[in-house]
Amino acid sequence: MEFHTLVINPGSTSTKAALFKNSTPEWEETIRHGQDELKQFRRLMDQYLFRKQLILGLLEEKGFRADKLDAVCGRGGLLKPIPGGTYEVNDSMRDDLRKGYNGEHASNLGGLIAHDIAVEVEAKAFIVDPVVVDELDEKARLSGVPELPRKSIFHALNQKAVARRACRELNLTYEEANLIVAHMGGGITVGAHRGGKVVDVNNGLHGEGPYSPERAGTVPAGDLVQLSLSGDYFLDEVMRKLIGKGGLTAYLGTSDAVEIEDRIGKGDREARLVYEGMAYQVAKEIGSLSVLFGGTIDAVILTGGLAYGKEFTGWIEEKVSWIGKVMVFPGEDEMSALNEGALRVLKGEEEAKVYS
Ligand SMILES: Nc1ncnc2c1ncn2[C@@H]1O[C@H](COP(=O)(O)OP(=O)(O)OP(=O)(O)O)[C@@H](O)[C@H]1O
Ligand SMILES: CCCC(=O)O
Repeated sequence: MEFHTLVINPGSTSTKAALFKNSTPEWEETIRHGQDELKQFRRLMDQYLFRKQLILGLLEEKGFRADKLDAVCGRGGLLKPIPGGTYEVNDSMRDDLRKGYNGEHASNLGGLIAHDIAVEVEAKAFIVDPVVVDELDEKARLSGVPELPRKSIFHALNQKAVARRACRELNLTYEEANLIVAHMGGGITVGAHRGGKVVDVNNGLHGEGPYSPERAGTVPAGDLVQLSLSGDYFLDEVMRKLIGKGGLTAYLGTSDAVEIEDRIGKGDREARLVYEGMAYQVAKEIGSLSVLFGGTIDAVILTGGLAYGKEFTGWIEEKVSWIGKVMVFPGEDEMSALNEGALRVLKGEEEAKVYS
């Protein structure tokens, strides 16, 4: 049986689309958006038609008739907290994506566009492992301030995809493996995967964990409160210090790790200190999660764009290799992870979950 799935992944600076026949990509395209191009839209939802037209344009350019699609699968957004898996897009999900239940994120557009393309050709519409996948252990939710519970917002799609890939190499099922996965991209999230669930992870979007190319991570809380109430900053300016203009960007003026490596190569000591500091924080996060497994860790996995940096992953490996086997999967494989999620349901291997 042949299944055609259109995969849609709207990101903050790009729109990615791919067409799969079963597990094989027929084509995959990334359309990059300059800052000025998206500036014309005041709110994220205002980009909806623009992004949908780009994807329909790609289908036309490739000469593929939409009525041959079996499914359209979008990257899901800031919904209510839900367990991992493949979800059929329904009305309740569309309402929450439209209003941004947990905030604005480009991936809120994924499920909406998937639904609208699918409905016209009577195909199925899905999302897979959105950033709000929440499988936290109850103890992991406690922050010390009852009004501020810890939240699970992380790179669930890529973390789970690389975890499954590592399990295939290790000859284990995902459900029986003990893994720590560090996704290191524009944001950094480090998750403890136990029994097929991510039982603890830093909230990568709202200021927790290691600093990253463009985010601050955990900062001294009291000092942050004082800075916020000093009267010197508006709320959105403080938020920008945490997300967008934090981390490498704040210290070195760029989020581009390749440029930073180049500066280090030319003897820039400050760049080295800050870049090594980021590796130190990732290693510390991995170390803190290692205690959850009582000494039986099958692998520590390093992934995301930063994992292309050999010296960077080397610094982390030096500090964590005593914990377990370190596996490095540079980049991310979100498009095929979305396709595989849809395919498992189309083939009847898994039932689609219902969002409510
Ligand atoms: N060859 C490379 N060597 C070192 N760093 C690299 C390399 N290629 C990309 N990077 C760095 O990886 C980071 C971006 O990673 P990635 O593309 O995974 O992020 P993103 O998709 O924009 O964000 P996120 O993964 O948080 O959703 C940037 O700092 C970039 O400079
Ligand atoms: C942490 C959630 C995914 C992202 O970084 O955008």
